[in-house]
Amino acid sequence: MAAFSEIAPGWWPFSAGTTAIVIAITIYFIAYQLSSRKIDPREPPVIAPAVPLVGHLLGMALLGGRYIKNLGIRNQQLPIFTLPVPGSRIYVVTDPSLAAAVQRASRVMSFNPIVPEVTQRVLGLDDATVEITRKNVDPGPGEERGFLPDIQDMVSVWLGPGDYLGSLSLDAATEMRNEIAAYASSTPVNSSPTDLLSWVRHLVTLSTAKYLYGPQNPIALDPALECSFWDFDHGLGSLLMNIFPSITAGRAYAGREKLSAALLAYLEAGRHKTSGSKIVQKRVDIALEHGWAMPAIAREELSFLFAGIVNATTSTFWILLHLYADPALLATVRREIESVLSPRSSSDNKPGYALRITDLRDKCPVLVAVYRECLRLGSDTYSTRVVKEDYLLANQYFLKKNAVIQIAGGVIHADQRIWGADVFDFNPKRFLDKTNSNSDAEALNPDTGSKPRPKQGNAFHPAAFRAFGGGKTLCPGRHFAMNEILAFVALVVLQFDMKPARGNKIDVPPKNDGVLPVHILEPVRPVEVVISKREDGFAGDGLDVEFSM
Ligand code: HEM
Repeated sequence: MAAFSEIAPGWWPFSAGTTAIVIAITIYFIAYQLSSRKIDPREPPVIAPAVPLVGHLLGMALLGGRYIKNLGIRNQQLPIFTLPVPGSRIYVVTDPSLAAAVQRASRVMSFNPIVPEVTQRVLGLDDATVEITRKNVDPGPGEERGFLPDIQDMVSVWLGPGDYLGSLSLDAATEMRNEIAAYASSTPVNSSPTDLLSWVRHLVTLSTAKYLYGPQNPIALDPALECSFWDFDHGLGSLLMNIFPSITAGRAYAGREKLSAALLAYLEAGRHKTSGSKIVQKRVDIALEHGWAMPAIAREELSFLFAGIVNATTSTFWILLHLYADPALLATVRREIESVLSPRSSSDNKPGYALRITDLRDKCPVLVAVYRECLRLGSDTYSTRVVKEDYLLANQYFLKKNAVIQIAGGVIHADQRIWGADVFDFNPKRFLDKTNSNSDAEALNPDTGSKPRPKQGNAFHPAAFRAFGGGKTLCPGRHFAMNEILAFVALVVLQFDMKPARGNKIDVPPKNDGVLPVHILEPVRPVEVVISKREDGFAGDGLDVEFSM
């Protein structure tokens, strides 16, 4: 300041301190104006960051997915808005019709150009593999196809409706039945408090690893890898930042490296060929055809294991939690499931049952409504794409080449205009057709008055339910996920009771939306319950259910 006073001319009336403040305010004002400027008059309304230039990036780094979600909720009158970031823009879409328009324009807005960079950071892929991944990511008809479109198309077709979906769903349900039976036979009645999410995690992780990679999968051979897997999952955001990941994302990095090494040993021993699922075998073949080396394929398989486990785990957790927190709802869902369970004669005279997984989907409307409501409430997912050329979205909004566009699932799922005034409450009835019943209990009860029916037709805009993303990046595992999750929930609610570990009501905490929403969000605090075998009906050392489709 002294130096400034010396050079200040005699006519300047202000002190050095005042002058510095005036300069700072002027710079802030100019930077703020620059930040709020539109590149083109038709660009979506700009929301300037409170800290010019870098404010939005800081907000995202500090508040995770909650930052953009809160901006979207505060500005819900804007169907799309622009967040200026250094050197680029992020366009945020909060309206289902515009989301559908983005999804339709897949030629100009695509996720694939970002995939090589993202997977390199998250999976630790080497440069040579990333070069392969960059090739022909979005081929037009008749053009040469790269690794990404080949593997995406295969996974979509194989997990789409058809024989393979049926057989993989049966494998998954059978593995889940076996894992749950193993738990039931090892658990004393009135056992100690259990963290519900950890319990579901354990069962889903073991069974998914088995139905995808066979009995000799890495986690079955080394159970400590289960913990490595969840370390990897919980540090994904830090791995994505990629700032000295071995230090800043230490546990996730270590977990990833241990799992990749174990998957490499699995592949090199050829265990995928002898006992892995057909879809895993096909994935490995496609990667080999495109010139991938085995260590990179092992890392890529970690991403498939991840896709298979994480969303199924957290959504199953929320479904069980909401059911056990509401005894009347639980009773209704149990009745629905029991109505599609048929007795089966078994050779050893033990009572056995047959269960068609499709009956859970088609004949248990309240169970399905609970499933969908838990996905809506738990999912703040963003569908992200890069704008490949200057484009006028819906003939109205100018989007700049190389900008990023995100469909904000968390904002759309929190929109009262779509879901009603109780948008933040758990209300599965919103996924059921209105009945002529008077009370909530009646509306959800198949034994009273008119039966609950799944909502028909276009009750909500098709792009408003965002848990599985949409358009070209719509989750290819969605049919399979529904089959396995409903089967898992059916097995649990038929066999077990759950009581709160403390107090007399099971607590349903809010979701933790302060992280990068890469999957259905976890609760802000653990939920402890006491799990016991049901005293009526279906208890025993493992329910003997044979599944069919
Ligand atoms: C309730 C369970 C699930 C939910 C909520 C879910 C949700 C999602 C979402 C939001 C995406 C990204 C969509 C986008 O970017 O727009 C996705 C991608 C994906 N999901 Fe799922 N998923 C579930 C279960 C599964 C399962 C069980 C599998 C496989 C066994 C699976 C396989 C995949 C794959 C392979 C992708 C990447 C697709 C690509 O890159 O083209 N998902 N999922």
